[in-house]
Amino acid sequence: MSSSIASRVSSITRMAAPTASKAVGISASRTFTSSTTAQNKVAVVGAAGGIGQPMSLLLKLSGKIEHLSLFDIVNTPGVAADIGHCNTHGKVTSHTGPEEMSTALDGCDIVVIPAGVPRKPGMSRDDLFNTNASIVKGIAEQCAKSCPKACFLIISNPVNSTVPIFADVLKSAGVFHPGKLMGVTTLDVCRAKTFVAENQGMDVDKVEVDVIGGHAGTTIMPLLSQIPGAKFSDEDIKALTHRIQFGGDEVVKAKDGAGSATLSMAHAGAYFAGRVLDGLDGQADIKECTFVECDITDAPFFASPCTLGKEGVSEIHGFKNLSSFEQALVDDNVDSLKKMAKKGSDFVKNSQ
Ligand SMILES: NC(=O)C1=CN([C@@H]2O[C@H](COP(=O)(O)OP(=O)(O)OC[C@H]3O[C@@H](n4cnc5c(N)ncnc54)[C@H](O)[C@@H]3O)[C@@H](O)[C@H]2O)C=CC1
Ligand SMILES: O=C([O-])CC(=O)C(=O)O
Repeated sequence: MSSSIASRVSSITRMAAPTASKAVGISASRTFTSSTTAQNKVAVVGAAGGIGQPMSLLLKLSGKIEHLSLFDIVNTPGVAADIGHCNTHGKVTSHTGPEEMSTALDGCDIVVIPAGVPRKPGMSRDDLFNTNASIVKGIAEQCAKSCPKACFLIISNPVNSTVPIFADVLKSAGVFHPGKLMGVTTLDVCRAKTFVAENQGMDVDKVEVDVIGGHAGTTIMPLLSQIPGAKFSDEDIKALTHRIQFGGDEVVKAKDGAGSATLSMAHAGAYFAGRVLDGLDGQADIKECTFVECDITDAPFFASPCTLGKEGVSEIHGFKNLSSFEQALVDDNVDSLKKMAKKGSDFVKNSQ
């Protein structure tokens, strides 16, 4: 199955190169490394958190970002001052609290969002809905005003519901671009590559695994049958699939009340943002799995390999040639994905 959304996004013109940052000299916001003209601007919303801090560091170290704009409701100045001392390309600005949010977001090409509470042992990602739904809705409302043409990369859980929330807020504001809203499922791919490489004795740098579906429990569906050069027993397929699906729980349990995955997520988020940036910059053949609005199943949002281009997602590749094990997973999980998306949409509807 394949679905091109190029036509749907073709009318969206990517913003002209943003102008030089206005943050210098603004007393409410602070700039920590001065630079010349900004060519791109990336914001991290939730920058002072467990994911936000190391992810912002990795983004700064990438050297790909001219203006890294760090926003949180608390503690942003310290994080930005600290990261801003790294001698890599690009400037870092700090923005704290609702009154500084529009400056943080203004003119962004990409907004990466790890804002919200993490799980504790015994909780599901859906148990975070009551707190994180309103956080994500508020952020989406501000993004719709300040940077409607940006790509939005949603990390906050439950992704299967927070992405639909974000979409509905952008739709209400008339600024939704389907190719520019992506749920970040990269950590599932990172885990799949790591566990498969261990199991098969392969070089982890060379393993490619597509993970489709969503980002919660059994909605995470790794396509192990399609890995070039890999051979698994039926038991291995079941055990590996389960470990990839519940990798988040493994970390939550090991952290024993101190939160969920932060460091591996920082790596996954910075990597994915870098790939989106490469696509925006016009590099060819950038393909990553991500959770987007699409019609490849009955669920309104579904993760699958996507080509990233100058307008965000330019092609959704979907899936084909599934093993019977994988097809059964898809058949069993589309309903849950529909329900979780509806829960997000209902939340937006009922809070208007
Ligand atoms: N998509 C994925 O694969 C993964 C998602 N997550 C999710 O990411 C989220 C963040 O996790 P952690 O960083 O560990 O949590 P954390 O509690 O350490 O950090 C969250 C940060 O968000 C900030 N925040 C809260 N409300 C905000 C708002 N309205 N605007 C801006 N910032 C706000 C907090 O001040 C805090 O600094 C959680 O929902 C977690 O479940 C975590 C791991 C993987
Ligand atoms: O498990 C969690 O709550 C955090 C998460 O999404 C992950 O690690 O995949």
